[in-house]
Amino acid sequence: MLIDGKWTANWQPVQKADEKGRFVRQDSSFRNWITADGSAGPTGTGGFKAEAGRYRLYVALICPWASRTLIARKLKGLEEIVPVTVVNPRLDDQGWSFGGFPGADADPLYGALHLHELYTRADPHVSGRATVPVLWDEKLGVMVNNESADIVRMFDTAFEGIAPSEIRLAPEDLVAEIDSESARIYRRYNNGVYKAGFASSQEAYDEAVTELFDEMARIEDRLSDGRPFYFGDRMTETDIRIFVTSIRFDAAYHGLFKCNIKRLEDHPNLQAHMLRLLNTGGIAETVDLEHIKAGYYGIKALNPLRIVPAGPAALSAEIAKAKSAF
Ligand SMILES: N[C@@H](CCC(=O)N[C@@H](CS)C(=O)NCC(=O)O)C(=O)O
Repeated sequence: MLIDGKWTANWQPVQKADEKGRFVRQDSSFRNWITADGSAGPTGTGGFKAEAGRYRLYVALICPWASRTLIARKLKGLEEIVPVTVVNPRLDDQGWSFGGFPGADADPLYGALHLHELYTRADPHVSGRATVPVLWDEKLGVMVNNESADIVRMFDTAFEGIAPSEIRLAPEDLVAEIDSESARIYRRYNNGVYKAGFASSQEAYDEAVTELFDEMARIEDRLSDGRPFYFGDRMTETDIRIFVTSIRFDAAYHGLFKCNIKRLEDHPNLQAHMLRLLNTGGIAETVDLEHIKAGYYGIKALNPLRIVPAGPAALSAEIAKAKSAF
């Protein structure tokens, strides 16, 4: 991680733990918003007007948080407007790096070797982890935002004047409910798998895995009335939030993170929901199972020899099918 702008050697892939060994994820530190007219958004400062080609999104395809920004970019038709750079899937001793792994890119802006160089370029005294996603302003050479929830929201609204879209990921009439559901789903599902995987005590693991499977049972039950999406007929942010964890579940969390009470496949409604999104609007193109598996099984603290498992074959086949159908 970075301390006062310097990369420190005592880097650990596992973020903070509390006194009981529970995994604690760091809060994001750059919170400016791109808006249609450049006015300030809900947090941070103004000056970031929506313009085609001005902003670049840095992502890791292993990362569920980065993936949801990629999905929002895709569904909102922003591929030509916000270019993307993909880092290598494995975190090494200097964090995320550029280029080398199939499907990963070199840094096109500064030839950086590691993502942390962008953080220190943005703020020479920055402290904290150099996380993805990063939304970068190429015109001013600054980091706009590194919080995926904000990025998804600004992609939903800021570019409507430039690239009008049919879909609204957080419609006005649902936004309050989306926010309260998101907080719960983040805590118990998206971050729940990490709390199980990175627990550093049996007690913390037991607590996390129980909460996780309770939450999966709850979502499974909610979808049991046949609704296609979490809130009914409309696909929203909440569905994307669920999808990014579901698509990784049997490939990474079930094995590596010890989330093995059941598989996703054993939840028919959650599985159908995952496949529905996989086959919607080109979402499959944002999914790369090789990056996901190399990234998770490359976490040395959990898998020192970094051996990547072969399966699950059925999931690979579904992803390939969805990609070729689009
Ligand atoms: N709050 C952030 C969390 C992002 C995050 O934790 N990303 C992880 C990958 S999934 C990361 O970059 N970790 C690098 C590290 O911890 O050094 C968001 O949602 O955007």
